[in-house]
Parts: sequence; C-alpha cells; structure tokens
Amino acid sequence: MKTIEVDGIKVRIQIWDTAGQERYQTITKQYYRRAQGIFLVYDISSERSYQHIVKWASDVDEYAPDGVQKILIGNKADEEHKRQVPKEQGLQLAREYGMDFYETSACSNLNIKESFTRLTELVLQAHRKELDELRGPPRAPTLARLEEDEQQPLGSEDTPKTCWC
Ligand SMILES: Nc1nc2c(ncn2[C@@H]2O[C@H](COP(=O)(O)OP(=O)(O)OP(=O)(O)O)[C@@H](O)[C@H]2O)c(=O)[nH]1
Repeated sequence: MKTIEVDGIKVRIQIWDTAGQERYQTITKQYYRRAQGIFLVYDISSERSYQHIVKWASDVDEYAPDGVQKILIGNKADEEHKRQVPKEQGLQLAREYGMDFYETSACSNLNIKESFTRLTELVLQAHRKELDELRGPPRAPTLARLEEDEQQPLGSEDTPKTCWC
C-alpha cells in the first residue's frame, strides 16, 4: 500500500508484484481481474524479457478489465553497459500499444515516482466521473469535514509522521 498525491488528491494505491515465472501463471492471471493499472516491465539488459512483453500484453488483454490503464517500463536503466534493448525499441513498442513509456531504475530510483504517479493519473482520469461524484459540489458541509479532519491525531492514516518512536 502506498499513498501518493496526484492533482491535489491523496490516492491510496495497492501494488501487486506478480511473479514472472511460467509456473505461477495460473495464480498471476487471477490478479489481473481487479487491476485498474498495469506496468508491463522488461529488463533493458535482456532482449528476451523484451520479447516476452508481447505475451504479457496478450494476457492482460485477455484477463484484465477493459478499461485497465497500461504503461510500458524498461527497467534496470542503470545497467547501460549491459543494454540489449535500445530505448527507441521500447518507445516503438509503447507507441504500437498506445502506452506511455518510461525507462526506470529501481537501483538508482530513476523515474520510479514519475511512472507510479503517471499510472495513477491515468487511472484517475479513466474514473473521472466517479471521482467528480466523490468530490461533490462545493458546499458548507465540506468545511465541517475539514474541521473534523484537522482534529485527527498525528500518525493517523494519511498524516505524515514526524517521529516514529
Ligand atoms: N541493476 C538493477 N538491478 C535490478 C533493478 N531492479 C531489480 N533488479 C535486480 O534484478 C533481480 C530480479 O528482481 P526482481 O524484483 O525479483 O524481479 P521480478 O521481475 O519481480 O522477478 P520475478 O519474481 O521472477 O517476477 C534482483 O536481483 C534485483 O536486485 C534495477 O533497476 N537495476
């Protein structure tokens, strides 16, 4: 679980890292059904992992809900010396699928926040109508709610902690 702020809205996202290995695929497919956003990730130092994206994308088409948002990721961008997949090749595939594309590095923290924020933005946009209903028209009760929120103790769900002891 992670809370991020997008467009002034605090969004709590639940992240599942599915197993890549073939033997877990029966389980993996179960997770697609409730997904709202999906990262398709390959390793820039492995042409083979890039080739697998076609299979992942077709599984997502088959098992994920229709409106699911997808982003293509080329991870391990810190391993430039081992690169087998040119950035242009990743971009090209993303264009074909109509997806955004990021090269990331979990090691150097490159584009991690950016890609999660973007995927969340896309999910929010896709659910804009429900979101507007949630926000509701601006009216007095909102003020009352704000006052209530201010009284929440430090360390409650979305309040950043200043001390963990
Ligand atoms: N250099 C580098 N190594 C990475 C990066 N991200 C992950 N790794 C390494 O790659 C290996 C595999 O990482 P995992 O997170 O297990 O990859 P995965 O795709 O979830 O693997 P599966 O569980 O088989 O699906 C580990 O040794 C990680 O430390 C990265 O951005 N850069």
